[in-house]
Amino acid sequence: MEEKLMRKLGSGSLDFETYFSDKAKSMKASEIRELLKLVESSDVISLAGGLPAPETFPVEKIKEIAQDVLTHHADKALQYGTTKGFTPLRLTLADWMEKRYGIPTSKVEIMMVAGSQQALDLIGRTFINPGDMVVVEGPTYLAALNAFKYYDPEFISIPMDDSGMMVDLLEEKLRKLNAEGKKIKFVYTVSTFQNPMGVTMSLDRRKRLIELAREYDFLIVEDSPYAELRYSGEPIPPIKHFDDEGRVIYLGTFSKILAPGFRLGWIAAHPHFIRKMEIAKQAVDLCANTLAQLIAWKYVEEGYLDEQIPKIIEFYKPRRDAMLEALEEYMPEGVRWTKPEGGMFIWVTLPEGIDTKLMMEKAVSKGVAYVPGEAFFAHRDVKNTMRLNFTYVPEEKIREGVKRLAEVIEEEMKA
Ligand SMILES: Cc1ncc(COP(=O)(O)O)c(CN)c1O
Ligand SMILES: O=C(O)/C=C/CC(=O)O
Repeated sequence: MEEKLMRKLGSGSLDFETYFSDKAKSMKASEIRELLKLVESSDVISLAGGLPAPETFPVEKIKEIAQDVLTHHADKALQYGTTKGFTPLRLTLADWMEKRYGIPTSKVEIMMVAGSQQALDLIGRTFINPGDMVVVEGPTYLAALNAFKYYDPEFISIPMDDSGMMVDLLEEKLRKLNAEGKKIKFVYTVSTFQNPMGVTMSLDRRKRLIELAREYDFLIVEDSPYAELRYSGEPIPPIKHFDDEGRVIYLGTFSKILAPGFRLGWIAAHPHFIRKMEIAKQAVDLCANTLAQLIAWKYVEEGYLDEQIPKIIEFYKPRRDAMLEALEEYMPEGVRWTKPEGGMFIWVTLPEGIDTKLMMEKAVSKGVAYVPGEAFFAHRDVKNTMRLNFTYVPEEKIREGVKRLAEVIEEEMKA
């Protein structure tokens, strides 16, 4: 659409690039967002975007609650709200987090945001000075890298294994930096069912990380959109549960447990940190969507969220199983993948020397799409990986998509 309009308007008399700020000129498009446009055509089986299945959206319940909200609370639901968010929702969420994660309501304040993606930008705006050292997982959520990049940090990428961030390697790095009189600002982790690997940081590593945070005086940003989507294994408390001082800034979202179209997430952190991010948000968007907040408030308060989560799990587990079975059946020797206990993603590692970004065009021509792994690394230095999503397409399409992908990989390995 925009390409057509751009062609129609031509370059015209303006030299558009000259008007952009230096920061705007350095911005890079999100591979995930761009891919969503590319694979809109129906004959491509998209294993790319981390999209919740529309079948899990509680449409009738949302209709019913919206009707009630607009009948009894229209004056609030359609009006500007406070920047921190609708207070009954914030209190309900604090109780919900205490009940589910053992995070005392006395220890945190909640601020509502326009999706946890906005929280990532507010964190960059509030905590990152140019040159600050920010530790991220290698690989990590690429849109977090894009959000933080705008504030010019120095990224330190710590490798991952099947138990999450390799905290012992982080400790080695902290010791070296400390010897040079240097400190890191914060560690960013997707602690449970990580995006893009699907793996979960072990309990021991969570405890060690919070100890290191105290010892080397840094903050932890715990981004947790997937914690509720557990298909097997036992739940592990969030890192925030072990935080006695207020060092952990926890991010939650309704995107995977209600609907991403609400554009509604929350930050749970020490009131001192919330206050500064509230001031930052006042300059960004004044307040989160108030109608969405009142609907979400009723949805949580009246117990519908707790009822819906098991249904979402029941819907996604067979899709995760179907992808793991198909990978086992079709992938050639030498290809490895994670076996996540929850979340939305499986991470595939191909033999060294294969560039999955270059392979993408062939894959799409064969009718399957994935997200090349390069953009999930802060230094874009790993080329032979890819992320697969299993929540969006039905099992039979997952099997067919993995089969097509395996044929592309087999050809690539022979080339
Ligand atoms: C790790 C992570 N953080 C943040 C987000 C953004 O979520 P939201 O829809 O709440 O903005 C996502 C979405 N996929 C994510 O995977
Ligand atoms: O696939 C992802 O990780 C993110 C999904 C949200 C988006 O559509 O950008």
